[in-house]
Amino acid sequence: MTTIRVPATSANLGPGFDSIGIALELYLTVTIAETRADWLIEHEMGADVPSDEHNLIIKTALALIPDLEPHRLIMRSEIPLARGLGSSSSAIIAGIELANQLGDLDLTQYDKLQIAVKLEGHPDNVAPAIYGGFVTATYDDVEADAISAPFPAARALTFIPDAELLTSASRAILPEKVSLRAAVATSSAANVLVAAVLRGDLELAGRMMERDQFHETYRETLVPHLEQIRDRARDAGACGTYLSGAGPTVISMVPPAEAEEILDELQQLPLAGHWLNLAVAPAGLMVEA
Ligand SMILES: Nc1ncnc2c1ncn2[C@@H]1O[C@H](COP(=O)(O)OP(=O)(O)O)[C@@H](O)[C@H]1O
Ligand SMILES: N[C@@H](CCOP(=O)(O)O)C(=O)O
Repeated sequence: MTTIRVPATSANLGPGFDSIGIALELYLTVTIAETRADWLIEHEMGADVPSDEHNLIIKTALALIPDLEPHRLIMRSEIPLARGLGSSSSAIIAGIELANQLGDLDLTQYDKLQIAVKLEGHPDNVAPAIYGGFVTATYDDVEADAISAPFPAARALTFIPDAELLTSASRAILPEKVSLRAAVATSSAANVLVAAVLRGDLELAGRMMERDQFHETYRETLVPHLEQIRDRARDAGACGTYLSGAGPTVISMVPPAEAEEILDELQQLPLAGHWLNLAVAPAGLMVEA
């Protein structure tokens, strides 16, 4: 049986709003079983996640090939829903790959990115889910381009709140316009962040992660724990702390040797949620026969 495996993602990394993201070592897997009369996707993600053709994975596949032959699918996911760790982008990428496998479409990574970005609207979570590692990407409503590179040795200390926050709700709070001053400050920080990552300079990249004025400023009211974690993480020796994707998850990037000590310190914060100590996933979408 063929299994499709897609990593979680963490988009934005502070100033890289809608253009920078990383893949993380938490996975969605979808195994393609036998054909049947109607679509069935078996999973343990609760009643809110459809088990028929209304499931996002199958809907995505059917958007590519409307008469795709129904199958039984088995889905397992370590990616929490609506937490800013790319659950919807992983489902979209899995759906595109499902159509690719069943329909013999022979899609390239570039083709998959073009389809995914049209469905998701921005490339910073779908691109790392396809390519893995650290990804910079751009989309002008016509074409998306993305480039992937290795991320410096680091651990992503990840706080996942108990409460969900839908990406649509977290985007609705953003303004139509930002000032030129804020745009220059933020885009220049994003440029330095990219250069620092390419040079393997986690300390500088981390400092740049805290220089966003495109989205975190406006989302603060939805995620009051961001500042709390950032302050404590800074004191404990983290390189940088940012809102993962549209939130509410918050990630502190730390040197591997200090990860356990910093995590112990962060876990003292009285917050409703749990912590994970994650690695950046060097590979994106994979298919195992
Ligand atoms: N594996 C999945 N199967 C079906 N639907 C999914 C899956 N993962 C995510 N979704 C859908 O995507 C929604 C979350 O998307 P979104 O608000 O963009 O949050 P996230 O930051 O997790 O991507 C879920 O409420 C669900 O409707
Ligand atoms: N740039 C987007 C990223 C959304 O990522 P998600 O993982 O939360 O879906 C945004 O900040 O809205």
